[in-house]
Amino acid sequence: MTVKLKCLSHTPLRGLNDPGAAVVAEVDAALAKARAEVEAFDPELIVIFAPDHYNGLFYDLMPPFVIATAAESVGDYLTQPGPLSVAKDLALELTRHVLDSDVDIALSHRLQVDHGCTQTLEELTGSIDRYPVIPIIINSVAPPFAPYRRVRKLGEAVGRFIAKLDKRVLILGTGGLSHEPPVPLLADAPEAISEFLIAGRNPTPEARAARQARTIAAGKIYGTAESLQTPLNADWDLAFIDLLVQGRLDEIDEFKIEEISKAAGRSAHEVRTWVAAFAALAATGAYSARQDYYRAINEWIAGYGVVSAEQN
Ligand SMILES: O=C(O)CCC(=O)/C=C/C=C(\O)C(=O)O
Ligand SMILES: [Fe+2]
Repeated sequence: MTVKLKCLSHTPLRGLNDPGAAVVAEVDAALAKARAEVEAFDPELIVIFAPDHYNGLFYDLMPPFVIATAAESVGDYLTQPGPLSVAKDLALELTRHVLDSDVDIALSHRLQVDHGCTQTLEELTGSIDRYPVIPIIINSVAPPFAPYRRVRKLGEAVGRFIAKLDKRVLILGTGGLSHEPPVPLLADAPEAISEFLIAGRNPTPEARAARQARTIAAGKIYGTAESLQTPLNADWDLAFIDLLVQGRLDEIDEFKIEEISKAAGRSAHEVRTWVAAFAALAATGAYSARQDYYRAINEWIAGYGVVSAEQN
């Protein structure tokens, strides 16, 4: 087994509310480098930890963690629609392994995934179906959340499974860092919003366009006095990246959900995917990591980072 890791932010607003050309070029260069590294590694399997933003998972049955044996991209926010190349049998084997490791996880034989999963796949591999993949969705957007220590345990269980495979495996984490897009909350939601959050699967094109328009409008004022959303927090982001790079993963068990929401925004919990990814890598052996890129980008509502790691 050979394992490499990449964790990066995603943004619904790429191509819809871009920052200046210089920043876009800087991010494009960071992604091109990451993509070239993936191409050279030529993974035989990708394990991707990703969030969902009320496209595949709703409060009619909201699992903390899900492994998919089949997944279809909904194609939101300019991402590619259609099926992913899910490694079905391995995904099922992984599910058994995780359950046997005393971590409860849900299983889906037909999961819809959104830009939170597919944007990173496209950016790093050129498409959503280039390599065999196992999608693992970690609830990062729909409270209540499993504690961070539990996310680390999930990652460790997945890592022990990867360690037994005779394959080149790329572990991906996608989301974060600090940010707060206008994702509605169930608590105190008006009837129409709560109905959507509970059972809003397969929205009409008009409903999807309205969602996207709201996010674009939020991006236009994010980081200004006009915005009601928690702003980006570069200090928090860089401290979190340092913790991962320095291998201080045990400190994550003490992370407090409410404190993170206040300091870095409600969607900063997407870093749970990075936590699981690093815990998985660490379970395969000692690692070296580096920060490839970081910039707080208000137009994209994203503390935007790219981090790489590999076994020593
Ligand atoms: O219904 C919607 O589209 C709500 C907005 C939304 O899903 C935004 C997602 C934002 C991110 O993925 C992000 O900033 O990480
Ligand atoms: Fe997201």
